[in-house]
Amino acid sequence: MGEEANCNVAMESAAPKENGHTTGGAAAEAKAAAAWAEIAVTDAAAVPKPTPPPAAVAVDPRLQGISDAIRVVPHFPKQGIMFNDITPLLLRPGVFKDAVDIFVERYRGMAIAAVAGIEARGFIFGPAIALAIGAKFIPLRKPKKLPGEVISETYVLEYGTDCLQMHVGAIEPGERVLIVDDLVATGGTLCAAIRLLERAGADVVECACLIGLPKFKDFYKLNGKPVYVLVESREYEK
Ligand SMILES: O=P(O)(O)OC[C@H]1O[C@H](OP(=O)(O)OP(=O)(O)O)[C@H](O)[C@@H]1O
Ligand SMILES: Nc1ncnc2[nH]cnc12
Repeated sequence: MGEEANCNVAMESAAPKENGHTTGGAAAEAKAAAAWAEIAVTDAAAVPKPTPPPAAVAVDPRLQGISDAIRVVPHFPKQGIMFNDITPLLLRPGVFKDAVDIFVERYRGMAIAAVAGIEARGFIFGPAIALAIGAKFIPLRKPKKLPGEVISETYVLEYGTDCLQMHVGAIEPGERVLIVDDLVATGGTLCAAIRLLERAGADVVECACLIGLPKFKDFYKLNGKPVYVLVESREYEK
């Protein structure tokens, strides 16, 4: 599997920032269209500029509730990081369900054999999506958690470095896989997950995250795989 690639980010549209997160909702109509971003990331030495959005697309009213339920905590876990906390969303079952449902609506019927969730927060959303679309769930874990034979990938985070591991044999060559996490910042974690799965022969269809940090989107390094994001993060405390 490959080198990390620079990428081209092509969002479906820009969206309004009412409470900080970029979301849909009724107010979206005036300013922008899509509450979610489908971000196509290409391998690229010669990366074209992002293409302008096509015509406005329909806005999903559930996205405003999802955005509202995410808390931004300044300077956690260290100075300068605006931490996007999904735990308030988890306390609201209707909103939690909305988030899962949106992903399920997108991925149902796409012949996805496996959902790979990234530890830890990908474990919150991944299994629910997997069960709903009839796929198996594969945990991609931090080091020294899995008891069997593993393959590993290291990566760089917004605030440190880390490593992901997967059990050998969890995926069959050629199986279509969706990767799920709560948030994409630099894309380093997703990139490591893609590399890990592709080394095992998986066909990675897409990465799905609740939240995207817009300040990084021009720098995603995701080996040509698309990332589907429900809301963009705000950069200030609500
Ligand atoms: O796009 P990136 O820059 O790679 O960052 C995104 C990753 O960072 C967070 O996890 P974290 O590593 O903090 O681990 P945790 O879920 O175990 O807290 C988040 O849940 C993503 O997995
Ligand atoms: N700003 C952020 N909030 C929550 N999780 C993160 N992972 C990387 N950056 C993050």
